[in-house]
Amino acid sequence: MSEALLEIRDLVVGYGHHPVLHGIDLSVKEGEIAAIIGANGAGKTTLMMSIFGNPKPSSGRILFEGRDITDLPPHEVAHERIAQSPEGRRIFARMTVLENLQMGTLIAPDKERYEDDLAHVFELFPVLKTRKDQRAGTLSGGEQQMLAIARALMGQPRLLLLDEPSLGLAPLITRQIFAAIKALNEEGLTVLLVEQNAYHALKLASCGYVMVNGRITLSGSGTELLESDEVRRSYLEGGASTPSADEAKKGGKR
Ligand SMILES: Nc1ncnc2c1ncn2[C@@H]1O[C@H](COP(=O)(O)OP(=O)(O)OP(=O)(O)O)[C@@H](O)[C@H]1O
Repeated sequence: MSEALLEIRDLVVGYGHHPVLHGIDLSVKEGEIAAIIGANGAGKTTLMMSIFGNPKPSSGRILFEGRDITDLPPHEVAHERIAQSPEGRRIFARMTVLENLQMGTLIAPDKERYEDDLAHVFELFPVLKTRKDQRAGTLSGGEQQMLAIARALMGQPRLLLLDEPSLGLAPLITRQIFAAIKALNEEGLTVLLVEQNAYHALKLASCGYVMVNGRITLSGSGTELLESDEVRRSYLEGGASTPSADEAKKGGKR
């Protein structure tokens, strides 16, 4: 029996005959935020998607609360109370904000909690309440990201998978999104976060993994990774992940 909520063991995944992940081991403990950082094409999205069975791993195991979920179809993974906010958000553009949120409740185990859950996501992202009758496709990128996270939360997940929540967002919106993730985690939600924005992700995470070409090359606490030479050299110096001058002056506090 494992103490991890999510445990991935020696996972090999590819597309057709093209291998992408070459034996990934990682675990996410209940109540923590774990972050996977890595460059474009490292395989981060593939890992997130393979947790939902698409693409299917060719070997290795995925355990959730010690149960083997490797071969479950995507809807059954969702019923395990694993929710995702995928890369690109994939909101329903023609539906309103409220209808998108209602779609998220389909897998919620406790339907009686609907009003409370709705109030909770509106408290977390007040702009969604203001825009609840607006078509989701007309929201800004940041608002769409908030909606994607809120929709995932409406399913009452125990584990939230977030793929690049800061992608394409302005620094201020990125900070709001990361503050919301922190607040959710403080309420007890376990989060697995994939990010190119290494600085923000590792500041937030209790545990981090560096992925290079489909392999985990380094792991440790968020602080350890932020201080490691490999992370500083490859993911922090001069790149998009570097904190702004203001943040650096404030010692990186959000
Ligand atoms: N549907 C697919 N069919 C074939 N190859 C794919 C597919 N999706 C991704 N790949 C390939 O798998 C590799 C890993 O891609 P993946 O999207 O998982 O990386 P990533 O780390 O999430 O990068 P990014 O941050 O750019 O999304 C890349 O070489 C990519 O071209």
